[in-house]
Amino acid sequence: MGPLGILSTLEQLPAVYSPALSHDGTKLAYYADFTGRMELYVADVRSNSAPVQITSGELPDVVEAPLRWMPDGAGILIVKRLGASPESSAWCIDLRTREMRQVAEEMPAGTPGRVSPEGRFLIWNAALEVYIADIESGELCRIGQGMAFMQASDWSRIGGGVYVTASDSEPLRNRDVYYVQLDGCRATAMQKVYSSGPETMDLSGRVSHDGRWLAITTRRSDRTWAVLADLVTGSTTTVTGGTLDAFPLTFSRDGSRMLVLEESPVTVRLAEIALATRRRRVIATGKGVVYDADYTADNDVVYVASDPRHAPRVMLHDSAGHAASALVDPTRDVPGAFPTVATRKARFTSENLCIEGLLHAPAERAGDRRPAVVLLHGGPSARDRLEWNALVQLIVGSGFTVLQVNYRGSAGYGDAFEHLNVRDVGGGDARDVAAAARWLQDMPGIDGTRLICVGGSYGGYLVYRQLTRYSDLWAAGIAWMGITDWTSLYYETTDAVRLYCRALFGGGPSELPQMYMEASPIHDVARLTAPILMIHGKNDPRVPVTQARRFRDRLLELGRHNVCYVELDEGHGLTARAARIRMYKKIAEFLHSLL
Ligand SMILES: CSCC[C@H](NC=O)C(=O)N[C@@H](C)C(=O)O
Repeated sequence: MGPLGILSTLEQLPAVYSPALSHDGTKLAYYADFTGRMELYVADVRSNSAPVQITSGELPDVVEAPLRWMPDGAGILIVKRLGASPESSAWCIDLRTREMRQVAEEMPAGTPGRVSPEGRFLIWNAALEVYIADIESGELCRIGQGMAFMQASDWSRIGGGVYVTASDSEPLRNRDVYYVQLDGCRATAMQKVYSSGPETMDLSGRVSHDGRWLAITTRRSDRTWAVLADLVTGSTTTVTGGTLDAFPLTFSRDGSRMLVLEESPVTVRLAEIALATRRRRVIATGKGVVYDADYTADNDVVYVASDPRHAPRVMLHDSAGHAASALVDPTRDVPGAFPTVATRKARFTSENLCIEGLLHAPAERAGDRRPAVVLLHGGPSARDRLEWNALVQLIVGSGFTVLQVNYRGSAGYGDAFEHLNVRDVGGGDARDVAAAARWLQDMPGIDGTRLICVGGSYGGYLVYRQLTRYSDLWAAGIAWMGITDWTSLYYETTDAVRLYCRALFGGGPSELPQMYMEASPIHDVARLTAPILMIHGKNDPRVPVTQARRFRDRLLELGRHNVCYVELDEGHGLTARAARIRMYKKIAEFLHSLL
């Protein structure tokens, strides 16, 4: 199938968001746009019967926050954004009558947490602030003023308070777990529950159904562990070991077992730990990425996973039969197929570093020398993993080999690797991308004269960097939401990204003007001669559209006619399906023009 076929398949591929089991583990709720609109669905997990559509057009088109079950299973809390404002309102849908009742309004930008066991209060996690909303009166109380509260994770089953992650130091490097006692939605007292030491990350998680255990994620000595706090005795124990980073998720209903995610740099798998013996069992979820999991009423496991060939699916793992079946599979009813992407890990050397990537190849044709795309993630501390990527499908389906590169600065390879880009923005990381291009040039079956550099956000920045500083390597480039000028970005972006820039550069542009200038492709724009497709969101608060407009204007002043420029009615992420498809179409057309 060519790019047009893949585009139409992508256009029809339903999106499924925020699957969540009811508190008693019998029902699965999720958002999906099977009908072309985003609606809420509920399915019975035991019978695996057809899901019931609960809403009919009442939801916003773009889901901005996960849904939450009311503890009695009679209702579901959903969040709506108020127009263009960052504020939200929370609504409860009665599953029997389908009535929607507003339960809280004018909540600051944030994410809903769990509803309290008796169904009266809702945790609301905003940036560095935690609120408790009274669902009956609509009152909203901020808890923990004077400290940076990162998030509240769950409710005590015994004391009526919440467990939170908080930081008592700047710049938030040390995080500990606290218990906050509540009277209604107001905090009355607070005590530290767990700290593994100074400058460590201890993050509060779920409470077991019987209220005895609290799951804690601890990051220290470059590793992530699952810790179990006994809320009755106050003791804590580390329950994971081995070589993989482990993230505790949730407890079985009888409190005897716990699910953990085990991460390698490019995969995430699911394991179960017997709490009494600490015996660990890996649940066969396939080679890909598991995002979330929970126990059903029958102690089977529902999990969400994807791999390069399958978009995220909700799967049911039958613990007795050790077999998995799909509860929700967006690809199941989509006519046509995606190209069979043969994916393998790739490793190459850049200076003294071993850089890992993922190589996706189209079907081979004898005597064929294929063009290739180097596809770059953002962050910069994100990473590419063995998971579903619609763009990879599109580009491979267009006849290109794709190499994703976890350049220095990517997460998953240890703290030292992740910080190698500090005070070296566009330095070593850009050399890693150039090394990736040279590695591809030496590969049999690749046409080294037709390499295209593609990426978004920080990945878009690296595209601009490559086309200006390593122009001999590239036949073309595609950048979306990319940074072209770090100095103006610093003054025009959000507070959070400004802080991030300070950490990345080691200060602001007034202290380090040369470093900010050196890192900015706008000052090298004259070196760019290859065809380029620039895409940017008009409403991007993180990397404002002026970054793209100024760069395009300079290219046009220089008489470059091979600039294709597109603005989307979007922010930093591509949340609306229509915008995503429009971007994919532009990319497919551009790539086709290079063949
Ligand atoms: C310093 S790059 C700013 C944009 C970036 N997005 C994509 O790469 C970003 O928001 N990065 C950080 C702050 C993040 O991903 O959280």
